[in-house]
Amino acid sequence: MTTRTPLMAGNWKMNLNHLEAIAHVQKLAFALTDKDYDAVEVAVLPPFVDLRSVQTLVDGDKLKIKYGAQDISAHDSGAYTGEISGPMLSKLKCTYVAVGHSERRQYHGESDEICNAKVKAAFRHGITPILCVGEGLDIRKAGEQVPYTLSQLDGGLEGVPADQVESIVIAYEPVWAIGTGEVATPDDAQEVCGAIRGRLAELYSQELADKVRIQYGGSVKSGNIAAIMAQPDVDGALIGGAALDADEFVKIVRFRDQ
Ligand SMILES: O=C(CO)COP(=O)(O)O
Repeated sequence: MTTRTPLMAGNWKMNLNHLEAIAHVQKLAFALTDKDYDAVEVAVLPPFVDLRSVQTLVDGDKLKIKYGAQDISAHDSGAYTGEISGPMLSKLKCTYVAVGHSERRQYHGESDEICNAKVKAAFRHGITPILCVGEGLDIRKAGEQVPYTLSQLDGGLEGVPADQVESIVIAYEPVWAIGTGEVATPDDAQEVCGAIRGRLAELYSQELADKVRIQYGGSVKSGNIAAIMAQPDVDGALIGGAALDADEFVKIVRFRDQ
């Protein structure tokens, strides 16, 4: 059996300017110990404008915390006003980039095709995509969460070779649980995360599927993380609101103590 190191990633969304980012990462650096980093991979996804400050801190103090961006352009350079490219993010030594977060899909019209191009752009530049998938409330009420989420997965991975997919991270984030305080039950999370792993086995192989980390996201807090992490196919969390509180984020990283 493959052991997958859990990945706890804080998606800061559009919060914390670069000075606040420095203060926040310093707090995390002060609190987290080698024991934490041995058990869990810890990452933050700040806004683009914070990345240089975070990189300077991480590099300068040799911190074990990883960082990445919340989005990436499908294009590598050129006339794409407002976009940030893979080469720019890899120059800043980003380890991760979120692709297809539901807020990007909803407010910026990102289709599965666009997400697929972004996944490919990330891999082209040595950045690990965290591909976000998950259903809205209407789909959940209709009981269609598994086929809906798997079709987003299929679309996002179209044409991506196995040697890349084995390092991808998939984040299952049911839209109705994001920022609402309404966390999915551990069984809800397991149902879809298990189905995602099954689909990866079908598309690629069981061996590959066993390597891929699948996160849950949506109203994760220190009080609910342990039960979610106890599910066999949940390998970490993508944390929004609770990641903005350094103490709370550290407690989530230490989910085994909760
Ligand atoms: O969207 C999320 C992380 O990407 C989840 O956000 P919350 O943890 O605030 O619900």
